[in-house]
Amino acid sequence: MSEVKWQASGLKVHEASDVTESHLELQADVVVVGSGAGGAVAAYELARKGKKVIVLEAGPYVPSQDFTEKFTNSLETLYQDHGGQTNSSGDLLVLQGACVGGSTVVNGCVCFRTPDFILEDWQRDFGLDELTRDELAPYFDEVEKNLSVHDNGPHEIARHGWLIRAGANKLGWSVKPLKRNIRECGLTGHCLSGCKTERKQSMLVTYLPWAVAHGAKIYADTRVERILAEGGEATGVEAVITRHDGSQAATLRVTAPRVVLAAGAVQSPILLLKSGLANRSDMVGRNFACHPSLLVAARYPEPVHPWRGALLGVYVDEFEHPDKGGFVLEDGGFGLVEMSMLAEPGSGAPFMDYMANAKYLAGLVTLIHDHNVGRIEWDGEKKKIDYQLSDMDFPSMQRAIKAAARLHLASGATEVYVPASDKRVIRNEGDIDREVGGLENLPQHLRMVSYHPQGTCRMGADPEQSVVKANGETHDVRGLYVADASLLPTSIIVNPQITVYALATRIARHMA
Ligand SMILES: Cc1cc2nc3c(=O)[nH]c(=O)nc-3n(C[C@H](O)[C@H](O)[C@H](O)COP(=O)(O)OP(=O)(O)OC[C@H]3O[C@@H](n4cnc5c(N)ncnc54)[C@H](O)[C@@H]3O)c2cc1C
Repeated sequence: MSEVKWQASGLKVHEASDVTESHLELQADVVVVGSGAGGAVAAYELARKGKKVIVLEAGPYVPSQDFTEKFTNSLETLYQDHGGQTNSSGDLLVLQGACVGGSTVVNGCVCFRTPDFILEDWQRDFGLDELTRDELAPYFDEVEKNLSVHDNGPHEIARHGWLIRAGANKLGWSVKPLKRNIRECGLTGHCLSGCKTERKQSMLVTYLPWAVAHGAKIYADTRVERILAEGGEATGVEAVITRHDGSQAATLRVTAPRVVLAAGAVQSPILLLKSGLANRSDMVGRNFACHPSLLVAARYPEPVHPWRGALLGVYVDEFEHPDKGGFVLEDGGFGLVEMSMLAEPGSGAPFMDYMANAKYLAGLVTLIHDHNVGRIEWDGEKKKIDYQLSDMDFPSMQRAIKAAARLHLASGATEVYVPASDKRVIRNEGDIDREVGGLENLPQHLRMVSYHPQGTCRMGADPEQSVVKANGETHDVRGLYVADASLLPTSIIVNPQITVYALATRIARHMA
């Protein structure tokens, strides 16, 4: 086998430290706001068609060789609000990347196409007749090829994955290897801290360098504050460039007849609200969904070493369709920091015992098909993520926890920890209904994380009920497009990056 040497490649990016003037004026055919999944793909697709593209990214440029593989450091440097972004009641951590490459730099590499039944809902309920399986298939094919998406091979399934697979087989539940966008995975399990060896095919090492090769310019440390429009047409953006010590380096204005908003499902609606644009429907910021997920950890009799091997190996899709439960379970590795943040084994002595026996733990991540009940608001100074798990969704959360507990027990676990604020440990089948059935849908009761905010600039045919048309252009402002996870009219149950890449490709092709 040939020896492959991996070396961090570097990217040409304008940073605050390069700025010498206090105000910059730039011109482009297209200005792209945000350099994550949607922004990077749109930038590349438009640049390769000869458009002059400028990408503005609020976060810093962190080259891969500076990734530390320490989750606490990564939260500080690569994540929105240094990893502290929560809903207003503080029981949902909303994780998003905030760096060049956006959330794709820190994501878990799991890849799913949008399920067919979700596309059918979108056609039926939102008039998105164009977004059929056949229409989207070529876009999915293309992004999957570009990003080396493949089924995990046996070596990419860590010990926790094999345990879970065996348990699912015992229960007769459908279990499959996850697909991931990674080349020759180093099996370090540090995906959420950024991939130091650039094997993860994030935007940082794929579409962004490809866009730059076609002439796109990327500005890091550059937060867009306002989108500009005149006479119903987009005309550009205003931004502020900020040094890493927090001081302002410069203001920036980009004049462009096309604006692609791809700042993610929290920031994109905030920018529209701040700019007073595209909100005739009053839908901007509404319909926030987020796949609130739980880490259900369990203790096994033999060491599992959940931090060893690839982060995510297999998943159970037995209950994916809403008629069967509306949730999926993904086997997930985790390090000590994630373990202490996401699971809830109690405090004091039980917590010390849990952490002291960390090598015996394995985790299951639950994802549910939540309703779009949340709202992003801007009060003139700060954002508010108004989201509570709804009573409509609580039963599917309970079903997901019960299934995770059953699966852990079938896989050989001796104790399953319910991530609730009162200590709940399941030791046998008989405990499941009592412990999970006894949960209440109260603020602060469950320790939830969202990796997948969505839905706040909803796509749809009806301008009274949606913000954006199926081609990505806002109903109200010509030349103003949205190309990120805020487009998704409903939550999609599964991890959304491939959906965002495919939609952004389609939108950019229509624009070009
Ligand atoms: C920890 C984690 C794990 C995940 N794991 C998976 C996974 O395994 N599989 C999967 O499919 N999905 C996963 N996701 C989700 C996936 O990465 C996102 O759904 C996807 O990246 C969303 O794309 P986006 O373009 O909407 O936003 P992002 O990729 O988040 O990009 C938005 C960018 O816009 C920038 N921005 C924000 N405001 C401004 C502004 N005002 N001006 C300029 N720039 C701005 C942000 O800094 C950010 O870089 C994960 C996410 C996280 C956080």
